[in-house]
Amino acid sequence: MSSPLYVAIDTPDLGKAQNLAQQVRHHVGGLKLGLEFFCANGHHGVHEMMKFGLPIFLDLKLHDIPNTVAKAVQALHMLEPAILTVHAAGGRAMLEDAKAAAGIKTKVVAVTVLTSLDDADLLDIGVGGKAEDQVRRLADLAQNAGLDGIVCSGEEVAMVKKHWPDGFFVVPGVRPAGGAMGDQKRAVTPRQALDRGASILVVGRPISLAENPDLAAREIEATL
Ligand SMILES: O=C(O)c1cc(=O)[nH]c(=O)n1[C@@H]1O[C@H](COP(=O)(O)O)[C@@H](O)[C@H]1O
Repeated sequence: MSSPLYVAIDTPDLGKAQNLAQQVRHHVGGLKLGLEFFCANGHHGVHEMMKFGLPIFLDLKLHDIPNTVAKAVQALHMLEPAILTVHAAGGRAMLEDAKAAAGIKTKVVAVTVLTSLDDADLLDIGVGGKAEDQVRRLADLAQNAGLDGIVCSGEEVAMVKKHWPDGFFVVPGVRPAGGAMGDQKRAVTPRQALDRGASILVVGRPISLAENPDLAAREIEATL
């Protein structure tokens, strides 16, 4: 079985991205490429990263009107990413159209509440109540829209999985015990995230900023 650990390759520099992937390729289950990478390197960069033979998670967090998102998803068809993100807050029609526009090889997952936000941040953007209530609401929306799964923190994944047993759950904001939180606010350890029902874990800086990224990935893998 392939590792549930996906490494977030957050850099605009293709050479650095290739170097990181080369170091960790035997200890991760996939490569997550995000906005930083895609804005700088586009389709060409993704094709280069596909050469490592690992599944590609294209994390573009699309969020616009349904027509625009559907056309953007269509424009990504040739890349056939294993996983693609959209924002659940785009609403039901946007989610349905994104799913319909994706190729059958791509799991479309909806970002619920970013792991960098806590209850106070949600209040600032007009969402009262707790992060977990908002995650539950958006998870229901994504499920009803026919998506494959959601992105949420390890604090909510068990609760969501109870209502969506066959959902695909991406958990970022994962930190080894005692690791630096950075801008993450709702973080759990890799082991906790898996025990609570994560399908895959996304880990960036704890690996990419480590003196020895390969060792860092192996140490995380050993806890799983
Ligand atoms: O969709 C994501 O992957 C994502 C959603 C979320 O709520 N929080 C979150 O941190 N992420 C991504 O997960 C990665 C986390 O990176 P680190 O905090 O460095 O481990 C980054 O690439 C984020 O873009």
